[in-house]
Amino acid sequence: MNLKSFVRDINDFPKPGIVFKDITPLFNNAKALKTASEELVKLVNNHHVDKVVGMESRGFIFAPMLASQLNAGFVPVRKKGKLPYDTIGERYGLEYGTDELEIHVDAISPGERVLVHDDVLATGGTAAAVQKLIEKLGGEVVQCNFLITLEFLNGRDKLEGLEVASLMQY
Ligand SMILES: O=P(O)(O)OC[C@H]1O[C@H](OP(=O)(O)OP(=O)(O)O)[C@H](O)[C@@H]1O
Ligand SMILES: Nc1ncnc2[nH]cnc12
Repeated sequence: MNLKSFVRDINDFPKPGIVFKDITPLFNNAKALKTASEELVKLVNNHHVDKVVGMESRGFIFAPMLASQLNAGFVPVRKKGKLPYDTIGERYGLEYGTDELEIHVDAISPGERVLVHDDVLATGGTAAAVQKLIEKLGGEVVQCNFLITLEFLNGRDKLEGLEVASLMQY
């Protein structure tokens, strides 16, 4: 199945000059949704995973499914001010702005093996910030797992030494 046929380009969203990869057609199609879910699980290979971290908000769509399939827990990383318990935070820049992400202080225990999942790797700012949060809590990132990597934005350079896997590359 050609999953790329379910991704559409939206010009000048959310800001002029950005070509936004809209993945809602992939979610909308039952077969594409199932195929993408199965293929994302296969990408993880033989890694043992204790926790799957998903980033708000599009990372939340597949991360809990991955966690369930891998017999791991799910950890939400959210934008500043949204998590109710004690948090640590990290400011970061992304393709079209800056923001701050937070994680609960007790979400990951030292030594836990963590899979990071998000829909898109663009400049890598978001994923690098999440790596920092996980490592501050003593976790080890075993793979950064994406639906899409925008290779021309060189996001992999910000994730040096980490395994990066994706279903679709542009
Ligand atoms: O590699 P980067 O340049 O950091 O960009 C990638 C991030 O940008 C998007 O999130 P966004 O902050 O737009 O949030 P959303 O998921 O709530 O739309 C996307 O879902 C990734 O998290
Ligand atoms: N071009 C893009 N399309 C979709 N999500 C993104 N996140 C950052 N850049 C993006």
